[in-house]
Amino acid sequence: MDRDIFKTLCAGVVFTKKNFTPATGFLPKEENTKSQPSKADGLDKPKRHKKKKKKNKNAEQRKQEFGNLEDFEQLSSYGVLPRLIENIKKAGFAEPTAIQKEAIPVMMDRREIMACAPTGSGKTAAFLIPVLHYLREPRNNGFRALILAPTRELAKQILDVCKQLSVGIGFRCHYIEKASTATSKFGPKSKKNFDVLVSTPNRLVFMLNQDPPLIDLSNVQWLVIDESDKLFEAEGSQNFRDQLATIYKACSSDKVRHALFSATFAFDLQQWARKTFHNVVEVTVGASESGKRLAIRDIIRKGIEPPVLIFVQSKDRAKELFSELIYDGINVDVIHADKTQLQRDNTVASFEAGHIWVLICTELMGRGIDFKNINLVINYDFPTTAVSYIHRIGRTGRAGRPGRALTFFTEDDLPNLRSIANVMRRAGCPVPAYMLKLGRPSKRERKRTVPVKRKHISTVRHDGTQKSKKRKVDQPNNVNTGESSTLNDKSNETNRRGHQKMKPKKGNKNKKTKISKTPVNENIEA
Ligand SMILES: Nc1ncnc2c1ncn2[C@@H]1O[C@H](COP(=O)(O)OP(=O)(O)OP(=O)(O)O)[C@@H](O)[C@H]1O
Repeated sequence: MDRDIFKTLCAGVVFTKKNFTPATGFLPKEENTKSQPSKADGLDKPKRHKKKKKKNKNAEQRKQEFGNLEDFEQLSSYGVLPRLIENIKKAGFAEPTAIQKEAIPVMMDRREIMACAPTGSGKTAAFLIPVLHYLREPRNNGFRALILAPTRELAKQILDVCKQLSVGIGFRCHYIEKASTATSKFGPKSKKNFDVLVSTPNRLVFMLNQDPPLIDLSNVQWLVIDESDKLFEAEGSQNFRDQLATIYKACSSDKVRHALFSATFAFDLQQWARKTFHNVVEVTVGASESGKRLAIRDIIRKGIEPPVLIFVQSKDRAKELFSELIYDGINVDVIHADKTQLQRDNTVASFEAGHIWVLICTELMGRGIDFKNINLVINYDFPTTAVSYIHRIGRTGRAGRPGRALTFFTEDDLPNLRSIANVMRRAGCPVPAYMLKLGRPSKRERKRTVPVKRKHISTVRHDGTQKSKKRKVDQPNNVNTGESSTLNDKSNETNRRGHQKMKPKKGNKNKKTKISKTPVNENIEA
């Protein structure tokens, strides 16, 4: 395969973590909380804490302390206004996402929070609902909630959700477009008839740094920092620290509480929050299946350029995903082995003709789809070998055209991630350093991640007779492609045909073991 095309193919990996045991880490920082640390000094380099021998509270204990929000109706038991609950429902939120289940009760309790959940998991509503509940009603006391976001686009998105949830309650939610107009609108001499401010740090800091400051934040009671990881990345850690110090200082009310939301937390950010926030509650929600669903919906919501091919691991997974996406207003279809050849042909023809935008398929079925203009391949389920990965992403970027591939992975896929990272690296793609640091999968891990299936094994006896019996072998769920032979990645233990290597049984040299001649395809669930 052409190196440049391959490079294009490999670009883009979506990261998701596995095991949706909601809320893993809960850690109230210090039980005997000292007075709140000085705000300016809290933003210096975090001092190392002496390790306290204190058990992290597990999800169960945390649940006992704060409870989980199992459905939005339950919000009425917190005294949430019926109108706010109605607005939540009108926004199409039928039930809380995992991070909402965890974070809302904590914030309802006015506890400071550091919440980590994957992208697209509903973090915005997770902080807006308790913040708006706390504000209760519009007041003319100036901004009482400040939400920081890394980009204008994100800030505006948050503003939109905030306005949507405020319908009929009347909160005045604002975004600073221009510092000059903002001064007369929100400055100390204004009527202070506003409630929520969503902003990027730059503009806000500019206004705060004027003498006298052009905006008054002394009545802010919730300071939320959304996408804090991106803020640190985008602005440069030190720069953002300084900006945050200015904002933090300006939010001088005794009542102010802080919330940090992010998809990932860098170590020093985490340390800083632990040191600076008051008795902070940490909530981490990993993503698994529901994370994948949210992520794919998020991709669709942000706009896709058809045709898009989505690979899943089995026909059941294909059916499942199809039933999830069919109601999302996109032209989606699925091909799997339970469909007749005629149905499959019709589906592929419709896909080719552009009537179907998104086609879900298993790898095996995907082989029948060989046209040149697929724009995006999504590996919804992680390919179990590098060969399989190459085969799948090879559906896009064909015949010299550009293409993109996105691969979702969960914690369970980590053992195989290193192989994929190697493929990307060899193709000249930038690969995150941590991926390359991942160890090679142990034998046990390889076994765990490659689905096991019963196959016919023929054992040829020394006397020439043949005994056929069923034995568990690793499912050879990869397929040979022309491209794969250049890779020679031994870590996958596949031979040149893409079959899992079989080793003869130890201690019986007289017996030769071989895989029966049954074509691989017939044994793979398609
Ligand atoms: N409870 C819910 N039920 C259904 N959809 C929801 C729910 N909460 C949020 N959503 C929707 O999920 C999508 C992603 O939500 P949101 O933007 O808040 O995620 P996020 O975690 O902040 O993602 P990012 O990190 O990319 O900003 C949005 O379209 C939002 O409307």
